[in-house]
Amino acid sequence: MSDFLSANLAGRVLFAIPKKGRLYEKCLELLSGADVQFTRSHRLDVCLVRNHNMALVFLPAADIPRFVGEGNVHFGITGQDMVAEAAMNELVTEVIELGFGKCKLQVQVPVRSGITSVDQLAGKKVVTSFEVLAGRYFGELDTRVGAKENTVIEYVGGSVEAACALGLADGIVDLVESGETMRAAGLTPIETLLTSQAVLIRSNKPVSSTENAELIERVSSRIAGVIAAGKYVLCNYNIPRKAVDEAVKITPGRRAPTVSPLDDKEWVAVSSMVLKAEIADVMDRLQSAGATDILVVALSNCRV
Ligand SMILES: Nc1ncnc2c1ncn2[C@@H]1O[C@H](COP(=O)(O)OP(=O)(O)OP(=O)(O)O)[C@@H](O)[C@H]1O
Ligand SMILES: O=P(O)(O)OC[C@H]1O[C@H](OP(=O)(O)OP(=O)(O)O)[C@H](O)[C@@H]1O
Ligand SMILES: [Mg+2]
Repeated sequence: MSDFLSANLAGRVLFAIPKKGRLYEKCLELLSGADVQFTRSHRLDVCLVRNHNMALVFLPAADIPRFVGEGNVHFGITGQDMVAEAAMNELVTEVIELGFGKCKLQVQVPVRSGITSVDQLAGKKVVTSFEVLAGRYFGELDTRVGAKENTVIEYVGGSVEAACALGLADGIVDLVESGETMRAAGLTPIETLLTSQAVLIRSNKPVSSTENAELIERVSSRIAGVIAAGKYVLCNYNIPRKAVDEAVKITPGRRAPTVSPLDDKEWVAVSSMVLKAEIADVMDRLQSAGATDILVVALSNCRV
């Protein structure tokens, strides 16, 4: 690290971001939505934030839970799977589920192996990048089925799905999202160890100054706002006053909908936040209830 950087890091809040891979682009979007301004110099994994007393530390997603848990950085973004694999659940607090990087950690076997239950893998060989979680899972399984020999867990850093085809393993434990990689390798899932998504985590170690604790809070709540803005839309409509009670049940909002009078005494205008995933159904129901001029507005940011 340059002398300039190390001299300027002192006293700053440190925020860990995955340096590449699946979560990277989404993290940059979040930082931009939270107005965390920085310029990442080529190949440099630490950079100062221009508009806050903060620095970003770009790290492998797998290392972030330990850095946060041990208090080397104050907070960070990584996968729930990484927190569990690093056995850091007790040392970090999950602040926000971020809704991306969704996947499952599954035990997979070759379709042609005829294996249908994990019990059949006891005493055999399993290849994975999740040696802690897989080790714990198969350790318990070996005990439960009284396996003569322990299941062998072997670590590989990536391309785990190739292991069975190469004759290196009887089964694997790896992440599945669309299932495309698994199917292409002729594998099928027989058990799910956990489901995961990206999360904002913070260290359970105390923060040295009130200013820094406040900054962590502020940036976290900005990120929560960006995430909420992606989940919700604003739904505005007009409805006859006599039907407003029914309409309000359809769009209860987060706290309560805003109901405003219109020039026409028989009618009111309603404005309410609605989950994006439910908006089509909500619009159908509002229309049946007599609502007109139903407008749905995307949110670019919000604070909830
Ligand atoms: N296919 C996927 N779909 C959704 N989320 C995923 C997927 N693969 C991984 N993730 C999530 O992203 C996190 C980081 O995985 P990623 O693959 O980006 O890291 P990596 O394997 O260290 O990097 P790379 O694959 O570039 O070598 C995982 O811990 C998991 O939470
Ligand atoms: O179900 P899918 O949508 O196919 O995604 C699953 C794949 O994604 C991840 O691999 P990645 O691309 O990160 O490569 P890696 O194995 O080198 O980490 C994961 O390890 C699986 O291989
Ligand atoms: Mg990967």
